[in-house]
Parts: sequence; C-alpha cells; structure tokens
Amino acid sequence: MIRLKNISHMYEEFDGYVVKDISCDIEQGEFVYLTGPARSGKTTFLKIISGQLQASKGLLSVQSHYVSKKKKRKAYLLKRQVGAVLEDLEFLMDKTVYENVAYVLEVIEYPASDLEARVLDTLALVGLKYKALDAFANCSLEERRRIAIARAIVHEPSVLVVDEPTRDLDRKPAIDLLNLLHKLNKQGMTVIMATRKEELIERMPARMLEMKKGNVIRDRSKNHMLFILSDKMGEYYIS
Ligand SMILES: Nc1ncnc2c1ncn2[C@@H]1O[C@H](COP(=O)(O)OP(=O)(O)OP(=O)(O)O)[C@@H](O)[C@H]1O
Repeated sequence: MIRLKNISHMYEEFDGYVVKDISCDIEQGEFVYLTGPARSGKTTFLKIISGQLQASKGLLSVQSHYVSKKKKRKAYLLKRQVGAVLEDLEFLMDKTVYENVAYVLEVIEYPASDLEARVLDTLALVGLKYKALDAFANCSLEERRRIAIARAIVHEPSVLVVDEPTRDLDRKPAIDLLNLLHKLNKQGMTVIMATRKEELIERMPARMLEMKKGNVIRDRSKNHMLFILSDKMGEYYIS
C-alpha cells in the first residue's frame, strides 16, 4: 500500500507550495488516474511517490517503507519498489532495444546468469520481444514508450508510475498503450498514470485523483467513475 500523509512540496526556485497537504492511500493492485490542468502538480506528485523527489513536508510510505525528510536514506528502498516513467527519458540511442533495457539491470548489478531471461521476458510483456535486436534509433514513438515501460518494470517493482504516456501519440497507439498498462495492472502491479485525456479514462475507467493548484480536489473510486460514466453515456460499463 502507498500512504501519503500531509505531503507538501515547494521547489527551492519556486515561490510557494506546488503540492499542498495531500493525504491518501492507494492499495496494492489499484489503477489510479491522476488528472488536472497543466502545472497542477501531477508530475511533482509522481516524482515524490517514486522517490525522485523528497517532499518538503509530510510522510510517505510504500509497502511499509517510510520516507520523510528525516529518513532520506530510505529513498533507495522506494526506488526499488516503484518503477517510474517520467518526462525526461534518456535512452542509449546507438544501442539495441535489448541493451536499453539490460542497462538498467547492469546498473543495479542484477545476477548476470538471470539477466538475459529477465530482459526478454519483460520485452515480451510489453510486446517488443521480436524487436530485441533492432536499433533503438529505428523505433517509433509508441515503441519507445513501451521500451521506457520495460525499463521501469524490468527489476520487478510492485508499483509503476507513468507521466502522460500517451502524449503526442495518435488514438490507436494511445489506446494500445493504455491496454498495456491495464494488462500490467491485472497482473497485480499498482499503476498510477497522469493524463489529461478524458477519452482514455472513459474508455477504461478506474479510480481518479484530480489535482488543481497543488491540491487533490477529487478522489473518485472506480465504482463512482463507472456510475458517472454510465449516466453520461446512457449505458452501463462492465469492469
Ligand atoms: N524543477 C522545478 N523547479 C521549480 N519549479 C518547478 C519544477 N518543476 C515543476 N515546477 C513548478 O511546479 C508546478 C507544478 O508543476 P508539475 O510539473 O508538477 O505540474 P503538472 O500538473 O505535471 O503539469 P503538466 O501537466 O504541465 O506537466 C508548476 O508551477 C511548475 O512550474
């Protein structure tokens, strides 16, 4: 379970809190959409959950590992538990798809005997095993997003956070990517996805946290979303 208690964050270069006093629980295995307008704090929220940013105030726990300003050293445990695909992606452009994923395991000194199988299994999971030996530079934007997801989950975290994964994608690849994230979720992974695309949320409803000016202004359960959508669309959704 992920638990946030009175989490607030202020960037040093920025005047004022951009995430304000957020408290909420996310159960293991949940799918959560994080929505809200530009600069409402979504990316900052994801960076805090994934241990890439230390919140200025409050307490965060992921699978009972507590992280706070005073317990900075626990942040590495968080990174192990949470895979993240945030905006700044750095790929090895002159390497293969396989090498781009294997690199992540090499950095954490994953056992060499298991590494190849782990990378190929992960590429199969994201639908790119057949591309393992292709040059990364020849991959499409959708394929690069899948590779980014593979890199985030190859070390088998229990949580995946993704920031606007369908940004700049056409409708079909966007829906395919959304299906992939829901497939990972059905296998037990908690998925937290920031998106501003209502169409995607309506297509595959799940819990929705809505942010505005750093606050979570709405927290709607999946059932609540299904109820609202069935009312809006005049039909019933089946989960
Ligand atoms: N590294 C940083 N230093 C200073 N201010 C920052 C930094 N990153 C974000 N901010 C500011 O924090 C606020 C929230 O930004 P954040 O990126 O978390 O929002 P967002 O909802 O993800 O926005 P978007 O949808 O545009 O990506 C914005 O006002 C932004 O300018």
